[in-house]
Amino acid sequence: MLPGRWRDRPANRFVSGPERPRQAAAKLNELVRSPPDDEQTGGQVVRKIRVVGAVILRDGLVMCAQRGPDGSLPGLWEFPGGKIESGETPRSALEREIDEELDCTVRVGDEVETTTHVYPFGEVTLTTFYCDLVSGSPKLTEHADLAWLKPADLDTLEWAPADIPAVRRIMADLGA
Ligand SMILES: Nc1nc2c([nH]c(=O)n2[C@H]2C[C@H](O)[C@@H](COP(=O)(O)OP(=O)(O)OP(=O)(O)O)O2)c(=O)[nH]1
Repeated sequence: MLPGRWRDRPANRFVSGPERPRQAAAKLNELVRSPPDDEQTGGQVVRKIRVVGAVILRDGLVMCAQRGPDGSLPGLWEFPGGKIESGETPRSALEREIDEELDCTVRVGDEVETTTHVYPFGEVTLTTFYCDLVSGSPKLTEHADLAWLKPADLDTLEWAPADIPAVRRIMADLGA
Protein backbone atom coordinates (compact mmCIF):
# COMPACT_ATOMS: atom_id res chain seq x y z
CA MET A 1 0.00 0.00 0.00
CA LEU A 2 1.34 3.47 -0.94
CA PRO A 3 1.50 6.19 1.71
CA GLY A 4 -1.58 8.45 1.65
CA ARG A 5 -0.02 11.40 -0.17
CA TRP A 6 0.90 9.12 -3.07
CA ARG A 7 -2.21 6.88 -3.03
CA ASP A 8 -4.58 9.83 -3.68
CA ARG A 9 -2.54 11.32 -6.49
CA PRO A 10 -3.92 10.44 -9.96
CA ALA A 11 -1.67 8.05 -11.82
CA ASN A 12 -1.21 10.56 -14.62
CA ARG A 13 -0.31 13.50 -12.44
CA PHE A 14 3.23 13.74 -13.86
CA VAL A 15 3.03 11.56 -16.97
CA SER A 16 -0.23 11.25 -18.83
CA GLY A 17 0.50 8.00 -20.65
CA PRO A 18 3.23 5.82 -22.06
CA GLU A 19 3.72 8.16 -25.06
CA ARG A 20 4.87 11.19 -23.04
CA PRO A 21 8.41 10.11 -22.10
CA ARG A 22 9.01 8.77 -25.61
CA GLN A 23 7.87 12.03 -27.20
CA ALA A 24 9.97 14.04 -24.81
CA ALA A 25 13.04 11.88 -25.54
CA ALA A 26 12.48 12.17 -29.31
CA LYS A 27 12.21 15.96 -29.05
CA LEU A 28 15.37 16.10 -26.97
CA ASN A 29 17.26 13.95 -29.49
CA GLU A 30 16.07 16.17 -32.31
CA LEU A 31 17.34 19.26 -30.54
CA VAL A 32 20.70 17.63 -29.82
CA ARG A 33 21.10 16.43 -33.46
CA SER A 34 20.13 19.70 -35.12
CA PRO A 35 20.75 22.74 -32.97
CA PRO A 36 18.75 25.82 -33.89
CA ASP A 37 20.36 28.39 -36.22
CA ASP A 38 19.94 31.14 -33.68
CA GLU A 39 21.14 30.42 -30.19
CA GLN A 40 20.39 32.35 -27.05
CA THR A 41 23.50 32.95 -24.96
CA GLY A 42 23.46 35.14 -21.88
CA GLY A 43 20.26 36.88 -22.95
CA GLN A 44 21.57 37.70 -26.47
CA VAL A 45 20.49 35.91 -29.62
CA VAL A 46 23.54 34.92 -31.69
CA ARG A 47 22.81 34.55 -35.41
CA LYS A 48 24.59 31.43 -36.69
CA ILE A 49 25.63 31.60 -40.34
CA ARG A 50 27.07 28.63 -42.27
CA VAL A 51 29.20 29.81 -45.18
CA VAL A 52 31.31 28.09 -47.84
CA GLY A 53 34.21 29.61 -49.77
CA ALA A 54 36.06 28.47 -52.90
CA VAL A 55 39.86 28.49 -53.06
CA ILE A 56 40.07 28.41 -56.86
CA LEU A 57 43.47 27.38 -58.18
CA ARG A 58 44.73 28.03 -61.70
CA ASP A 59 48.34 27.77 -62.92
CA GLY A 60 49.59 27.77 -59.33
CA LEU A 61 47.73 30.98 -58.46
CA VAL A 62 44.89 31.46 -55.96
CA MET A 63 41.81 33.52 -56.76
CA CYS A 64 40.87 36.15 -54.17
CA ALA A 65 37.75 38.31 -54.18
CA GLN A 66 37.25 41.72 -52.62
CA ARG A 67 33.91 42.47 -51.00
CA GLY A 68 32.05 45.53 -52.19
CA PRO A 69 31.63 48.79 -50.27
CA ASP A 70 28.06 47.95 -49.15
CA GLY A 71 26.96 45.12 -46.86
CA SER A 72 29.01 43.36 -44.22
CA LEU A 73 32.83 43.46 -44.11
CA PRO A 74 33.18 46.12 -46.82
CA GLY A 75 36.40 46.10 -48.80
CA LEU A 76 37.83 43.00 -47.13
CA TRP A 77 39.12 40.04 -49.17
CA GLU A 78 37.44 36.65 -49.07
CA PHE A 79 37.06 33.40 -50.93
CA PRO A 80 33.99 33.65 -53.17
CA GLY A 81 30.96 31.67 -52.02
CA GLY A 82 28.12 32.31 -49.63
CA LYS A 83 25.58 30.94 -47.23
CA ILE A 84 24.47 27.31 -47.31
CA GLU A 85 20.76 27.14 -48.06
CA SER A 86 18.34 24.63 -46.60
CA GLY A 87 18.65 21.20 -48.24
CA GLU A 88 22.12 21.87 -49.65
CA THR A 89 25.37 20.15 -48.83
CA PRO A 90 28.37 22.45 -48.38
CA ARG A 91 29.73 21.30 -51.75
CA SER A 92 26.45 21.77 -53.67
CA ALA A 93 26.03 25.22 -52.08
CA LEU A 94 29.50 26.18 -53.24
CA GLU A 95 28.89 25.02 -56.83
CA ARG A 96 25.68 27.07 -56.91
CA GLU A 97 27.27 30.19 -55.40
CA ILE A 98 30.20 30.14 -57.83
CA ASP A 99 27.86 29.73 -60.78
CA GLU A 100 25.75 32.68 -59.51
CA GLU A 101 28.60 34.97 -58.41
CA LEU A 102 31.32 34.30 -60.96
CA ASP A 103 29.39 32.78 -63.88
CA CYS A 104 31.67 29.75 -64.16
CA THR A 105 31.72 26.11 -63.04
CA VAL A 106 34.08 24.61 -60.48
CA ARG A 107 34.87 21.11 -59.31
CA VAL A 108 34.91 21.17 -55.51
CA GLY A 109 37.83 19.19 -54.07
CA ASP A 110 39.34 18.75 -50.63
CA GLU A 111 38.38 20.85 -47.65
CA VAL A 112 40.96 23.45 -46.65
CA GLU A 113 39.71 24.62 -43.27
CA THR A 114 36.61 25.14 -41.12
CA THR A 115 36.67 28.04 -38.69
CA THR A 116 34.16 29.96 -36.65
CA HIS A 117 34.44 33.70 -36.12
CA VAL A 118 32.07 35.88 -34.10
CA TYR A 119 31.30 39.16 -35.87
CA PRO A 120 29.01 41.87 -34.48
CA PHE A 121 26.26 40.66 -36.89
CA GLY A 122 26.55 36.95 -36.08
CA GLU A 123 28.68 33.86 -35.75
CA VAL A 124 30.08 32.77 -39.11
CA THR A 125 31.30 29.21 -39.57
CA LEU A 126 33.29 29.22 -42.79
CA THR A 127 34.35 26.07 -44.62
CA THR A 128 36.72 26.52 -47.54
CA PHE A 129 37.46 24.00 -50.30
CA TYR A 130 40.13 23.79 -52.98
CA CYS A 131 38.42 24.10 -56.38
CA ASP A 132 39.41 23.70 -60.03
CA LEU A 133 37.79 25.54 -62.89
CA VAL A 134 35.78 23.18 -65.09
CA SER A 135 34.26 25.65 -67.53
CA GLY A 136 34.18 29.37 -68.05
CA SER A 137 36.38 31.95 -66.47
CA PRO A 138 35.47 33.89 -63.28
CA LYS A 139 33.71 37.16 -64.05
CA LEU A 140 33.35 40.16 -61.81
CA THR A 141 29.64 40.49 -61.02
CA GLU A 142 29.16 41.06 -57.26
CA HIS A 143 32.66 41.69 -55.96
CA ALA A 144 34.63 44.94 -56.10
CA ASP A 145 37.72 43.18 -57.48
CA LEU A 146 39.21 39.77 -58.28
CA ALA A 147 42.92 39.01 -57.97
CA TRP A 148 45.09 35.95 -58.74
CA LEU A 149 47.93 35.72 -56.23
CA LYS A 150 50.87 33.44 -55.65
CA PRO A 151 50.30 31.53 -52.38
CA ALA A 152 53.32 33.34 -50.87
CA ASP A 153 51.63 36.71 -51.44
CA LEU A 154 48.24 35.88 -49.91
CA ASP A 155 49.05 37.61 -46.65
CA THR A 156 49.54 40.96 -48.45
CA LEU A 157 45.74 41.37 -48.64
CA GLU A 158 43.41 42.45 -45.84
CA TRP A 159 41.28 39.33 -45.31
CA ALA A 160 37.96 38.92 -43.54
CA PRO A 161 38.91 37.68 -40.05
CA ALA A 162 37.16 34.30 -40.55
CA ASP A 163 39.46 33.59 -43.53
CA ILE A 164 42.81 34.03 -41.83
CA PRO A 165 43.21 30.39 -40.69
CA ALA A 166 42.40 29.22 -44.26
CA VAL A 167 44.93 31.69 -45.71
CA ARG A 168 47.62 30.34 -43.36
CA ARG A 169 46.70 26.75 -44.26
CA ILE A 170 46.88 27.43 -48.02
CA MET A 171 50.27 29.14 -47.62
CA ALA A 172 51.52 26.10 -45.70
CA ASP A 173 49.95 23.54 -48.09
CA LEU A 174 51.19 25.20 -51.26
CA GLY A 175 54.71 25.72 -50.05
CA ALA A 176 54.71 29.46 -49.53
N1 LIG B 1 31.41 34.21 -49.20
C1 LIG B 1 32.21 34.42 -48.16
N2 LIG B 1 31.72 35.01 -47.05
C2 LIG B 1 32.56 35.20 -46.02
C3 LIG B 1 33.91 34.79 -46.09
N3 LIG B 1 34.51 35.13 -44.91
C4 LIG B 1 33.57 35.72 -44.13
O1 LIG B 1 33.73 36.16 -43.01
N4 LIG B 1 32.37 35.76 -44.81
C5 LIG B 1 31.13 36.32 -44.28
C6 LIG B 1 30.64 37.53 -45.03
C7 LIG B 1 29.13 37.45 -44.92
O2 LIG B 1 28.76 38.04 -43.70
C8 LIG B 1 28.88 35.95 -44.84
C9 LIG B 1 28.59 35.34 -46.19
O3 LIG B 1 27.47 35.81 -46.75
P1 LIG B 1 27.33 36.04 -48.31
O4 LIG B 1 28.51 35.62 -49.08
O5 LIG B 1 26.01 35.51 -48.65
O6 LIG B 1 27.51 37.56 -48.36
P2 LIG B 1 26.49 38.68 -48.43
O7 LIG B 1 27.33 39.87 -48.76
O8 LIG B 1 25.35 38.35 -49.31
O9 LIG B 1 26.08 38.66 -46.94
P3 LIG B 1 25.42 39.74 -46.08
O10 LIG B 1 25.67 41.06 -46.74
O11 LIG B 1 23.99 39.31 -46.03
O12 LIG B 1 26.11 39.61 -44.74
O13 LIG B 1 30.09 35.36 -44.37
C10 LIG B 1 34.41 34.18 -47.25
O14 LIG B 1 35.59 33.80 -47.40
N5 LIG B 1 33.52 34.00 -48.28
